Amino acid sequence: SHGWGYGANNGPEKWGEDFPVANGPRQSPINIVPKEAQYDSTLKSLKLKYDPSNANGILNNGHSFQVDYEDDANSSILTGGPISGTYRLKQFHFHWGASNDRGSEHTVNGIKFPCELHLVHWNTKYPSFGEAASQPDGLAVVGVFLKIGAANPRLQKVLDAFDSIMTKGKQTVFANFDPKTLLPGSLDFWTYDGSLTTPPLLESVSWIVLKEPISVSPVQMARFRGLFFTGEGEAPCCMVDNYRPPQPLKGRQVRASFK
Ligand SMILES: NS(=O)(=O)c1c(F)cccc1F
Ligand SMILES: [Zn+2]
Repeated sequence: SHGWGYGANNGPEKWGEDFPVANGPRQSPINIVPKEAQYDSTLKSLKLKYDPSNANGILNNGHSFQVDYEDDANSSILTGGPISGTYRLKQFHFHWGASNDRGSEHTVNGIKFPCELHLVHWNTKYPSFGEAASQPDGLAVVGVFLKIGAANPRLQKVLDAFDSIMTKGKQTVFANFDPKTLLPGSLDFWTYDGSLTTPPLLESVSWIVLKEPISVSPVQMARFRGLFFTGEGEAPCCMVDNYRPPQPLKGRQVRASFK
């Protein structure tokens, strides 16, 4: 049977057939309307403490590519912001478009960015990522928009690994990388209760979307689009447009950490 993906026959409009939560009350992503976000002075500042040596490998999983982190200790963690307790970094990955006019999952006033970075963390009150992913307060994902501009030197090491992970299932060592270097200068954020943006679409994510984007050049974006959804030896299908469009807000509140 064909698994989920981003094509006409297995894409976001079809996910509800296998994953009915796709039409649930707290689905992600959403369109963020800054003027409708409520400033919340009780939100703490985001605290991200990452140990570069926790970086393990980089993998093409057939939907995106992800950099996986060692998560058997509290050495790469997220605290503060809207969350209570300590959340461990599990992986980061990206979503992007076939052209620079689309690719992000969250949008701001209906504006799509060409790419969006997700740093996925799980609540250490649960024994594992898998356990946490099924809990309403199990995950916290930091989303960062990428906008077209000057080449971003911080992305270079990630881009340089692409030749080793061109097709689905390929992975390679990826050591000594601090994802903090991918963050913008300001940690101002919007936050709301949501879900995974890929199947199984579990409604377990506290979303923390940074207001300030980081830059990516057209040449760098073209390199993302050189990856393949498909495995070696299959008819090649470029890894592009691997984003879910915004979902209904269904009465949820979006809070802002800034005025
Ligand atoms: N896109 S997302 O950040 O919601 C996400 C996760 F959090 C976890 C696994 C896959 C995935 F895609
Ligand atoms: Zn994601």
